[in-house]
Amino acid sequence: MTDGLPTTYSDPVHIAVIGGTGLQQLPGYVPVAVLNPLTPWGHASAPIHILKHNNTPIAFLSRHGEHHQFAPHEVPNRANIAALRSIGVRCVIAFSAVGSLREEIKPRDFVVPDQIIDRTKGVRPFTFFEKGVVGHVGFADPFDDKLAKVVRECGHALAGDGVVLHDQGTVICMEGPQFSTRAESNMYRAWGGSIINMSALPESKLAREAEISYQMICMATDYDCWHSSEDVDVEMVMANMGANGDNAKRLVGAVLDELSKEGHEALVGGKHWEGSVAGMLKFMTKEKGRGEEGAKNAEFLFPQVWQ
Ligand SMILES: CSC[C@H]1O[C@H](OP(=O)(O)O)[C@H](O)[C@@H]1O
Ligand SMILES: Nc1ncnc2[nH]cnc12
Repeated sequence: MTDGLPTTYSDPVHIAVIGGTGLQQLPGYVPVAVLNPLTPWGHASAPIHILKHNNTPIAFLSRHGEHHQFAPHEVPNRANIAALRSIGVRCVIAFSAVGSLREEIKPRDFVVPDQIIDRTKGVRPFTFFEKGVVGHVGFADPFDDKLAKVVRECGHALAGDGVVLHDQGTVICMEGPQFSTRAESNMYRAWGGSIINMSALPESKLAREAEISYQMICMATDYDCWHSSEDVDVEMVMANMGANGDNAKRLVGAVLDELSKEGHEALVGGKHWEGSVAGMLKFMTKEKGRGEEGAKNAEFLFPQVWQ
């Protein structure tokens, strides 16, 4: 037992929310269990809280840990995604605090991005497939369009509550943990970047490798440094996140409301990704060349993969 709650949950949990900076919990939900599965990549960044929403179980995971102790490059992304998959998750709504690279994306606005530019530096483990198991997944559209549609509709329905939501955007995922220089910030604008964070990658790549439907919801917490002579700082990010936290929770709540309705079972069950990766793994590396450790790791994600 953790906090007096059961540490097992017998039913599969299909939907998860990954909370980012300023969204370390989802208050107002009834927790029914706390899970901490061990994966081949270690434990997730925090115990996974199972919450009940309209009778649908939802998993909540705090990306930077319960106390925000993991820097962006230290987040155990493989353990996070593998742990979620192991409890049944096939659909992830990932929340992120971002800097704005566009005048029209104002601090406290929400963005449902549709593209990513990778500016991480290769220091984060970025794939499940290695050690004698080779796998290549398509990543042309890094987010899930079907899930994005639901998020966009929910966001627009909250316009009366002061939720401003931009339907598209390219997120620049930088390494950090330091913020950008002004030259970099201007370069990202010239590249067509809309917003910037430090966590879209490899989280979204790993979700794709794990056949999980994944959409990030971003909230602008600042104009990145291209905008003024002022520097971005953490106080600014946290202040805007705090001030607009209610809207963030309202938006997440509306998305969960919608996803837990009848008619979305195939989407939240990730049916449109099912078999896409496991099938490819099986024929990619021939059995003779398959590494024992890599094969066992892949089996953790896809238990029947080699049968
Ligand atoms: C505290 S500012 C930088 C930090 O905020 C964002 O976190 P998250 O994406 O988890 O909400 C950004 O990606 C950086 O990690
Ligand atoms: N300006 C910024 N750059 C990178 N990550 C951020 N997260 C929030 N604001 C950010």
